[in-house]
Amino acid sequence: MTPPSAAPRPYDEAAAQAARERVAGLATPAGALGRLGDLAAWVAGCQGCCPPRPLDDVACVVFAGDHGVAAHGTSAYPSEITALMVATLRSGRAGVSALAGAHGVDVRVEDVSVGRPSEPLHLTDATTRERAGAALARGRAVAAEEGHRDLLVPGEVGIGNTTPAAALVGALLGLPAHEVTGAGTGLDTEGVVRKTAVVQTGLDRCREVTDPVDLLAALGGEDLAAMTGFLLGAAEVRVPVLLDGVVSLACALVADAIAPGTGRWWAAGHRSTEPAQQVALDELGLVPVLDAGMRLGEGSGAVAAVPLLRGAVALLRDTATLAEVLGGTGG
Ligand SMILES: Cc1cc2ncn([C@H]3O[C@H](COP(=O)(O)O)[C@@H](O)[C@H]3O)c2cc1C
Ligand SMILES: O=C(O)c1cccnc1
Repeated sequence: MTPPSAAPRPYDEAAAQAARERVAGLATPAGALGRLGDLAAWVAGCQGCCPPRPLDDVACVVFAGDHGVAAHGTSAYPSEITALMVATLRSGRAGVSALAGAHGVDVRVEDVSVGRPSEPLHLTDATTRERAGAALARGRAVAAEEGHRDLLVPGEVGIGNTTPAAALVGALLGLPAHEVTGAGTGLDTEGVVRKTAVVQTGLDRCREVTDPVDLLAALGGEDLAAMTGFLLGAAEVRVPVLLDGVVSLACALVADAIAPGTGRWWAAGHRSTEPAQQVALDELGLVPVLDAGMRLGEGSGAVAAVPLLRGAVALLRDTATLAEVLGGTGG
């Protein structure tokens, strides 16, 4: 297994540059493709070829786990929902299943810690460093198994999981709880105050913790560690990743702290309503494809953005160049 400090395999800047030049030469006004041109160039850089291959084989891997903080008033829903949503995902009836079915995306569910909740992160470490390390390795192994894909999406279910996500973002960026804590599944004002206090207590408890794997153990939990390993592993097998909501952005920050530069392999599928997701996007310099006000999780925002990414690749592959049009060979 690759050690946690391994550098990601190289992103091909020359292929990305060739793609940008190709975009500039298409039979479209300069800049007219907007961010779709940037996205196509990113795919070219990840694949190491211009024009990039179509993104035919796409999978969303949903990491599932329970969180002890949910019993402390940090979610609008009870932990029992997690196992029910895992069953719903497996029967293909979750929100992300519907989007994935519409867009030809496969969904895989990884039950990491459902029914085996993390410890409440404001009181004690969410899990041990040993368990966090094992979960990281499991996520990496999942990415290796999915290494034949053209694109991967990290999804999650787990009632309470926006609390560890906010805490990790706060810890890694040195931000206070009130700047990273959101309503999650729909807490009222009083609930957000309670959740913010939990996050701040966790941040205070872990002020001295700087190692990213220790942070995953202290504030994250096994499911978030597995997703982090998945993001690292996807870069190692050179598969680009479309990030989703707050949990995936928190794990992305951790992954980039473990292996700086891994962020080259990610684009942002959508902007969620969680403040921690937004500050993490800014930190990683990612501009989301969609901004649809979604706050479902499950990988749904990224899966909703897959058709746009496929369209970006099609534009680069199939649009005539201006030279062809001027030379009368534009079809
Ligand atoms: C029915 C239902 C389906 C979901 N699918 C995703 N989530 C999302 O909400 C949860 C995180 O929000 P919080 O931290 O506020 O609990 C996670 O399960 C996440 O995947 C759901 C939540 C519910 C209730
Ligand atoms: O940002 C998200 O992905 C999110 C927000 C609320 C609940 N679940 C997920």
